[in-house]
Amino acid sequence: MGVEVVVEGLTKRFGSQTVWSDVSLTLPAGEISVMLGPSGTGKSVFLKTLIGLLKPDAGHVWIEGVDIAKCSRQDLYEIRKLFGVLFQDGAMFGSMNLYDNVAFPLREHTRKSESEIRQIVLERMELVGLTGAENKLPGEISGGMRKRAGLARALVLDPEILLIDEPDSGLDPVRTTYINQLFIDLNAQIDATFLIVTHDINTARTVPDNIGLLYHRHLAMFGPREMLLTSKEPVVAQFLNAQRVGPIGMSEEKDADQLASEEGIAMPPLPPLPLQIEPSSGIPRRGQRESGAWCRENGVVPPAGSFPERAYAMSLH
Ligand SMILES: Nc1ncnc2c1ncn2[C@@H]1O[C@H](COP(=O)(O)OP(=O)(O)OP(=O)(O)O)[C@@H](O)[C@H]1O
Repeated sequence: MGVEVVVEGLTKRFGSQTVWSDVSLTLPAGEISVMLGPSGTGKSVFLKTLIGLLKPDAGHVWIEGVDIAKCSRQDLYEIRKLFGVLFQDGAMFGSMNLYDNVAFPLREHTRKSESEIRQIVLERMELVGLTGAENKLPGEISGGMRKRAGLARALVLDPEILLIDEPDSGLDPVRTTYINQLFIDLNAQIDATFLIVTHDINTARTVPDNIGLLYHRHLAMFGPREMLLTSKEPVVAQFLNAQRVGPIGMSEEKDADQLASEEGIAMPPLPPLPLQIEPSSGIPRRGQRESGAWCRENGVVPPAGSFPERAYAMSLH
C-alpha cells in the first residue's frame, strides 16, 4: 500500500517571487491525485519540493514521520527511495538503449545481479507495453513510447509514491487515453500513491480520486474528484470546465475592466460528471469509490445527465 504525503503550510519563493504560499493538503495513501493550474503557477515546483529537490521557505512535507523540508541528507536519501518520478519528456539518457535506461536505477541504487535486473526490467517493460523495444534508442521512438519507457524506469524500484509531470503533453487524445488507463491499471496493481500534474481536463475529470488546483500563488482547492467537479467556486468551475468567462485571464488574473465587461454573462451550467476510468481487469482499485458516492454523502445533486442518473436508468432496464 502506498504511503500518505502530508503537506502543511508549504511556501516557496524564488528571490522576491512567491510561487505559492501556505499550501496544505494530504495525498491519501494509495489514491490517485491530480494537480491542475494555469501555466506558471508552480506545479512542477510543487513536485520538486515534495521529493526534496527544492527546499521550501516555510512549511512541512511529512512522509512516514520524516519532514522532507527539514530532514538530514541521509534521511532524504532514504525517503527518496520511496519515490518514482516521471518527468515531462521521460528524461531518458539519449545514448543508452531503453533496456539500459530502465535498468539504470537498479544498477545505481541496488546490489542486484544482472540476471535479477533483467527479470525486473523485462517485467516493467511488459507492464507498459514496450516488450520488444529494449534495444531501441530514445531518439528512435515516439514521444508516447518515451513516456512509457520513463514510466517503466520510475517503477523499477517499486515506488510507494509516483510523481508524474504532464504525462499527456505532446500526446494525441488516443494515446493520452491509453496512458491514463495504464495509470489506473498500475494503481490497481501496485497500490502506490499517485500525484499527476496535467493540463488535460479530460484526464483530470476521469482519472483521479482527488483533484487540486493551484491558482494565483495559493492552493484554490483540493479534495475528492466529485467535490471539485460539482464546485461552483468561480476559479474551480472555470478551470475544470475550460471556460473563458471567470476570474482566470490569459495572463493570470483578469483586471477590473475585463471582469466588468463580463458582468451579466452567466457561467454556463456545469456539464454532467463523467464516470471514473476503471481498471481493465474489472477488479476495483483499493482506493476506488463508487461513482456518485461523494455527491450522495454530501447532499450534492450532480448536474443533469451525470453517472448516477445513467446508472440508475440502466438499473431500471
Ligand atoms: N529554479 C528556479 N529558479 C527560479 N525560478 C524558478 C525556478 N523553477 C521555477 N521557477 C519559476 O517558478 C514559477 C513556477 O514554475 P513551474 O515550472 O513550477 O510552473 P508550472 O505550473 O509547472 O508551469 P507549466 O504548466 O507551464 O509547466 C515560474 O515562474 C518559474 O519561472
